[in-house]
Amino acid sequence: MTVRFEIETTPIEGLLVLKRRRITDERGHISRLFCSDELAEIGWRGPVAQVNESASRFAGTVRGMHFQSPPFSEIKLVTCVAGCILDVAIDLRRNSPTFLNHVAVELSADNACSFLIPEGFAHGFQALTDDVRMIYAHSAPYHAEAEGGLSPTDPRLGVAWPLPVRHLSPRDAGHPLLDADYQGLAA
Ligand SMILES: Cc1cn([C@H]2C[C@H](O)[C@@H](COP(=O)(O)OP(=O)(O)O[C@H]3O[C@H](C)C(=O)[C@H](O)[C@H]3O)O2)c(=O)[nH]c1=O
Repeated sequence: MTVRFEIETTPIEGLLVLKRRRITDERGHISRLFCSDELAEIGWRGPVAQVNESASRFAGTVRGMHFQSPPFSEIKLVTCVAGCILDVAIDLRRNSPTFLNHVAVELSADNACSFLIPEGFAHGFQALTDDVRMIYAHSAPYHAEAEGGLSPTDPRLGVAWPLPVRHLSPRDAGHPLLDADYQGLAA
C-alpha cells in the first residue's frame, strides 16, 4: 500500500501514473519524488542509478523517442517540475500483447503526477508550455552505445502531439521510420 503516491494504472501493463501526495502548510508544500520502499511495491527494482534534469525553453519542443537496449534497459520515473508536457511511453517489449501501443499522459508542476516507465519502453514528450523543467530517475546509468530512438512522428506509432512538433534535435529528427518487420526489444 503506497502512502506517498496515488497509483493509477494505464492500458499497458506495468506503465503507471503516480500522483504525489503533497503535505501542505501556509508556506507551500513538500512531496516525495522518489521512495524506494513504495516504488519497490510497484516495479522499481534496485537503486536509482542516475538522476537527470532537463530544460526545454519553447512550447512545441519534442524530445524522443528514446530507449536504452539490453543489457542497459532502464526503468524511468519522469517528472515535470515546471510548466506542462504531454509525456509518451511506447511499448517495445517484443512479446508484449501491447507491442507498439503507447500511452500519453499530461505531466505538470501543478498536477504533481509522474510517469513510471518500465524497461522495454521508448519515451518522449512535447513541451506544452515554454520553460519546461524535467527530472528523470533512471534505474541504469547512461550508456551512449546502448541508446536507440524512434521517430516521434512515425505514422506507425500514431502519437497525436497537441502542438506542431518543433525544435527536434538533429538526432531525433534523424530517427528512421519503423520497417514492417521491426521486432522490438528482447526482455
Ligand atoms: C540522457 C543523457 C544524455 N547525455 C548526453 C547525450 C547527448 O550528448 C546530450 C543530450 O542528450 P539527449 O539529446 O538524449 O537529451 P534529451 O533529448 O533530453 O533526452 C532525454 O529526454 C528523453 C525524452 C528521454 O527519455 C531520455 O531519457 C533523456 O535522455 O546529453 C548524457 O551525457 N547523459 C545522459 O544521461
